[in-house]
Amino acid sequence: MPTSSRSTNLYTVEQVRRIDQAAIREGGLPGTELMQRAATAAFAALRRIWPQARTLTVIAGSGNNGGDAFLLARLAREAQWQVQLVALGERSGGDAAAARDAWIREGGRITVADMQTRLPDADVLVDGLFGTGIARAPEGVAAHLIEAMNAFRGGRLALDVPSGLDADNGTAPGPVLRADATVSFVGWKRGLFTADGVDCCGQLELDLLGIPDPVCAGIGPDCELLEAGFANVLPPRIRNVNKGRFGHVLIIGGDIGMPGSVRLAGEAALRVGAGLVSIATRAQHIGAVVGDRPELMAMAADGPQSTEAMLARASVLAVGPGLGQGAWGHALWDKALRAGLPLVLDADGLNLLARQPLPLPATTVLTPHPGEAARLLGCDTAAIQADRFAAARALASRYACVVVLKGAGSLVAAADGRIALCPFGNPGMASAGMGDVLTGVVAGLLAQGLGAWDAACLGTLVHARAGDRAAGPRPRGMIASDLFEALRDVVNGSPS
Ligand SMILES: NC(=O)C1=CN([C@@H]2O[C@H](COP(=O)(O)OP(=O)(O)OC[C@H]3O[C@@H](n4cnc5c(N)ncnc54)[C@H](O)[C@@H]3O)[C@@H](O)[C@H]2O)[C@@H](O)CC1
Ligand SMILES: [K+]
Repeated sequence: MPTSSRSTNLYTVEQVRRIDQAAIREGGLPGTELMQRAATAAFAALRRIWPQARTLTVIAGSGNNGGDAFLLARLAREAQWQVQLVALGERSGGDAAAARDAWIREGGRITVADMQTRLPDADVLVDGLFGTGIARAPEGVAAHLIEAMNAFRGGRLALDVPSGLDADNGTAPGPVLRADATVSFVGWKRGLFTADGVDCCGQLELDLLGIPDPVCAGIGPDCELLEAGFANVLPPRIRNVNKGRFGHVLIIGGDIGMPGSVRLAGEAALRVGAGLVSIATRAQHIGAVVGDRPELMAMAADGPQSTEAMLARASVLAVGPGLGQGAWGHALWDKALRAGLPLVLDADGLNLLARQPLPLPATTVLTPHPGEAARLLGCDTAAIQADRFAAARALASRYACVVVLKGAGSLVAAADGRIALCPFGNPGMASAGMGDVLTGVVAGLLAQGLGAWDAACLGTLVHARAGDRAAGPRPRGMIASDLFEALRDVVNGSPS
């Protein structure tokens, strides 16, 4: 589903380094020229974002990220801005040394930071402490500087990467800058878009530094961004159709006390265009499921025969919402997995798979949150979050299916190593039933004929975009049902 372009490519830090080196070696662009371009791009972005600003506090580390900062400081001084520069350490290495020397040669002053350093007030602060070269959690003076930057009262612009963030995985093992804006260079680093990365970058801009596409050929990308435009990939409907054309989703779950989960998944499947949706649940839940949504069908899953009759009518299964892990849930789960129909597996459907790894149908999408992913991989949640990309790939490969690893910056991974990242969604979606809605959305798209990869990518995107629409500026207190109208808008490509 994603289409490759440099603005939607996500790279590992290693891949960006290889592009830098190729630009220097084959592209005829010396490192100093790249640094100058980075500083120029960042200063232009700064002026665009803070048009009234005239005073600057610049923080420079000892690597090339600091080099970018020294050159930006020069540009600002040349433009008659008042600039104060605070550096970590007495020296800079490589190309950054020349940038530091040029700053000093032209009369620029440097305050070398210590544990007592207080950052001078200014309209905007520029963070050039650490970029992609951060090697460990910041401690001592470096940690003190990051905390001081976070307490700074003006705007905060990060160069390339907010200092303290691991740009590969989006993790922050120590203090990390919370920027208002980040201008990234050469290519998007994948960690800016997932885990802690999504809270640290603020407004994101990318500058390719004029490195031509052929220089990047054959280097990555590692991953692709799902774009808003992908929401329009479902073909427009012809008029001469009937509901049978759009599939029959069977949602299986809703053990005692949990009728809401299947009700939510069922309506979500209808709202993205599934032709028919049935719910197999506990007999006592039927009234609750169809009570205010009579378009759903609901049947008691109370024995092997009734289950088989329901499976025979379905074209896609969604198994797991509220299923429980008791004998009732396990028997249904076992029958459903052996039916071989296109399948979405979520919640207790995943927990049962972790206990008993049955082979999965050829078209299967797993939708774990990090806790479920940890159970499926036999590790802990922290290990999943430490490298979400590796975890998503490992799951897709181990279970030979497509995986949606949920959480900020949801990832979609296929068994061949392909991976896509969804940059949409909001913290209002961290609430009960949102996962059930995603399950229903993906099942509803499978029912309309999309393959596992396309349904997982489009489903993740549509779910997140609907969440953003429904939340508007009020994410707190949003509930899963609030997404239904928005799902219908997004899946029809209605402008927001
Ligand atoms: N030619 C290039 O390679 C280009 C590099 N660019 C910039 O260069 C950056 C990468 O530069 P570098 O690889 O020099 O790395 P950084 O500048 O990100 O940081 C590396 C420096 O910080 C030190 N360091 C790492 N972790 C530390 C910690 N926890 N505590 C204290 N010190 C620590 C290292 O010893 C090294 O001196 C990019 O993010 C980008 O901003 C841009 O100028 C574009 C061109
Ligand atoms: K930085």
